[in-house]
Amino acid sequence: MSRSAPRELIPVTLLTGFLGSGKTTLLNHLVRQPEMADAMVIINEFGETPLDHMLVAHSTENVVMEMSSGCLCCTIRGDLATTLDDIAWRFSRNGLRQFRRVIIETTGLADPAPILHTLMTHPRVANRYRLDGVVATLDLAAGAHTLMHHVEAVKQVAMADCLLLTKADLVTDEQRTALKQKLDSINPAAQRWDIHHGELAASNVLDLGLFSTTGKAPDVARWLKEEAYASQASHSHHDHDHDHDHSDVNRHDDHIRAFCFVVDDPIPEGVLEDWLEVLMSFVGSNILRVKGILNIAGREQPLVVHGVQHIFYPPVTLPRWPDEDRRSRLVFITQDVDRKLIEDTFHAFHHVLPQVHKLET
Ligand SMILES: Nc1nc2c(ncn2[C@@H]2O[C@H](COP(=O)(O)OP(=O)(O)OP(=O)(O)O)[C@@H](O)[C@H]2O)c(=O)[nH]1
Repeated sequence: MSRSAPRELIPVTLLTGFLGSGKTTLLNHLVRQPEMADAMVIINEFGETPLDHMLVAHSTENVVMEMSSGCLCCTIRGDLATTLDDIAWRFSRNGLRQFRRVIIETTGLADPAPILHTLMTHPRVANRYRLDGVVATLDLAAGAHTLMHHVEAVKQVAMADCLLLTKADLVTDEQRTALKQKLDSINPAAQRWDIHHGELAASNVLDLGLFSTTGKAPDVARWLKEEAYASQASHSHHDHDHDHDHSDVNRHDDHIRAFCFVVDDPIPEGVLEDWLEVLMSFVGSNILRVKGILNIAGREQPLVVHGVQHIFYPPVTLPRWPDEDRRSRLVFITQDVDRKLIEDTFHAFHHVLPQVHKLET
């Protein structure tokens, strides 16, 4: 069920964010920094004029670029796979690859999920690359309106490991606080940075995954950040019961739930597999992101899992538990799936399945 830690895979950062939210402005700053000297940047421009490409291309000499001519999230997933496959040998000298990480900038309207699926499942991609993190820009001034009217923007924010709140110079403290409260219910655990005109240290958006390029031990607490979901749970329920304007069907962000599901006792492996399989087959497309550390019955070491919608990375066995806490913890960000459904289906499997197995043997 598991494989060794994928340290040797090339880390990929997905830079997403709604139209005009500041992705290119940010990228122009990032590519000048030494941490990005060995990065390959893939820019996806949708339309005739590759403007973003020109902007970044004029700003630096140490970044190599590939252009794609369709929208990454729908028509050209195959092209992304081909590009990622090609660059590994096209940008090699004397058998040595000339880059050690990849940054993919999506179009403003991209749904990150299909792009992540390509990274996770395409045979020629998944065995060479791994997702390092999803970075999403959100315009502080226009963000509230964008989240209310564009489901793509909500998904970008919900799936992010790191949120960059741009155009901080254009908002009042009240506007900033209101948007941050909204983000608390959509994605409470993502790291957040306010940025002005794209200025940010590259180190803030690199090495966001569980496995770093520097060989450091996995920092599960930083990766999972379960406490952010715990404090959020009661808050979002309160919102749901009393504060929503139910007449406004365009409020996409109200459909997003973020919570942590905890199981005290070790989980039988069969229960876990069957539960996840059934859960994913019924509501997989509504599970935007799930990450977890699991205590599997009969195993000393913890298993970490990471999924986007119905697709999971192969689980990885960690050498040891990060601390004394041996409970299984799964954090979910879902769309129109509430915590109760997750809990009820788990408990149904947990109570029924062992008896079925007993009857079968
Ligand atoms: N005032 C202000 N303007 C900004 C800031 N960051 C970006 N902008 C401006 O916002 C506009 C859009 O920025 P881009 O970086 O092109 O945004 P983008 O996300 O790449 O846009 P698309 O490629 O169209 O999706 C540009 O005119 C930027 O100069 C900021 O912090 N403050």
